[in-house]
Amino acid sequence: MNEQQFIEALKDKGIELSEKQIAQFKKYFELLVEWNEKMNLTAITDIEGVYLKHFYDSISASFYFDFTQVTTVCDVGAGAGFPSIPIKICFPHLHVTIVDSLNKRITFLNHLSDELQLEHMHFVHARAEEFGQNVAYREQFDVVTARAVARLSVLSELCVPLAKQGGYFVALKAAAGAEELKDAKKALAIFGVTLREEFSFLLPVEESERTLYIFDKIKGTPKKYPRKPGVPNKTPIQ
Ligand SMILES: C[S@@+](CC[C@H](N)C(=O)[O-])C[C@H]1O[C@@H](n2cnc3c(N)ncnc32)[C@H](O)[C@@H]1O
Repeated sequence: MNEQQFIEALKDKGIELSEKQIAQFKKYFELLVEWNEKMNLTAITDIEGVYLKHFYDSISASFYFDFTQVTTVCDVGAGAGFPSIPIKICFPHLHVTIVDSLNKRITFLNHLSDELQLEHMHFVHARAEEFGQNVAYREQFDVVTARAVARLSVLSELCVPLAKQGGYFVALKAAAGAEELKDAKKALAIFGVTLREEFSFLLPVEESERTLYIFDKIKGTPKKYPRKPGVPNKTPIQ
């Protein structure tokens, strides 16, 4: 997916990027490739791969979960910033906290955030399970995200304690994992979240499978979650 296809694909999903946002993605790509020569940030370094498998893939969560309806996001194990930085570029009102256990990635993210002039960003070098025990962060976030960090059973422990009561945990996965979900059922219940919805779809161009799990942390009757208007039930979206 080249830059123009990326811009068009987002436009089709109702996200119209400004010149500033287009420039932020361009700079993000440049810094990712430049810093990747000094430290291991990603195996994907070609421009089309980065725009598709990192930028577009990260933003695809917002095709289902409406980020305009939330304010605080915690991204656990964001690595080089995925999914939260592409989401933040598209939805600048968000206050984003990133926690990662590798300090060199936090160094990169701090630099990236300065260069892209992102506001309301907070970077923490910590293991999420310890970070989640800190009363300043426990149950503080509207939504907690994670992509390619661990199995759902482990993610329940890492991510769910950070979501506020009435908040959400959104997991971006490569493919639907009925087995993984079954394994995680007990842990998810212990940590107090319920699977609200699951969306399977194909990434454009190369058509690889993706699954988005949306869990809510709600005691009693579930309330309406910020579902993106117009999204049909469990229908593959391309
Ligand atoms: C495979 S990378 C994925 C990075 C990014 N989410 C993505 O999709 O490209 C996993 C990241 O999670 C971080 N990580 C793994 N376990 C963690 C933990 N318990 N707490 C915080 N970060 C963790 C690693 O340092 C690494 O940056």
